[in-house]
Amino acid sequence: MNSFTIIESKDELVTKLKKEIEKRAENAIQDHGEFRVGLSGGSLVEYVSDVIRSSVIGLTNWKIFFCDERFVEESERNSTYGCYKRALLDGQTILNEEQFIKIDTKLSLDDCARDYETRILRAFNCSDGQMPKFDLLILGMGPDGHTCSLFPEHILLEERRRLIAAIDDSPKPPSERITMTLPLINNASCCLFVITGESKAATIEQIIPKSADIRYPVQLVKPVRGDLLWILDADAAKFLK
Ligand SMILES: O=C1O[C@H](COP(=O)(O)O)[C@@H](O)[C@H](O)[C@H]1O
Repeated sequence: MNSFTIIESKDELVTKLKKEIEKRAENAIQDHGEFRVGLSGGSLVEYVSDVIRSSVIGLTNWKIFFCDERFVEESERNSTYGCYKRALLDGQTILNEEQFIKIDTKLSLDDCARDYETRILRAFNCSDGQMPKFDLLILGMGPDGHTCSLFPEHILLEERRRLIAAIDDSPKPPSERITMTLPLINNASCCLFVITGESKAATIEQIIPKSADIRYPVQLVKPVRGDLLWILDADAAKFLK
């Protein structure tokens, strides 16, 4: 299923996002006992945190991963885990730290990527060669069309073997990051883009409706056996007819 929604206000966005997350969480918990969700950073942290704080379904059965992460200490402003931690842990919700599968920044960048891949495989109880299938990946997009830490014209867009990779030349600071790669992303049951703000409007105009011309990493997100959903706010959608 592919779907596309334009919303008018932040409240409407949080309501729509909550509905979608709860539907996926309920189905996943019924099917395999837990909800495995990948979160992105940047502007999404606020919306996703609002949803989680609003007594969302089945929270004790969630396992939370990161679609990408900045290679910085969690106390730093730029750390995606750090942002969610400050918004959701320490008694603010019933979530606990063990539910987050996060990177280890004490390792070198490359070891950290390998270690994160191993942590994910372990969390999914994957046997040799088995690919984890996320119930939901919540993805953002930068004005340059990047998603996760997959940037335009970057060699990582061609990665076919690794599920998680390190990047040390991110054009958007910080330069060192860890990211899911396209094979892992496209194996998810659902990829949900949440895109807000005027700075994204020109890129959105070029990719929706579906364009044959592939210029942006977001266009390479095509779940093989899963759904692709888009939630845009009116600013991001302002050039769409
Ligand atoms: O650097 C990143 O950017 C993208 C987009 O962020 P936004 O603030 O423009 O919404 C984000 O999805 C990604 O997780 C993050 O690391």
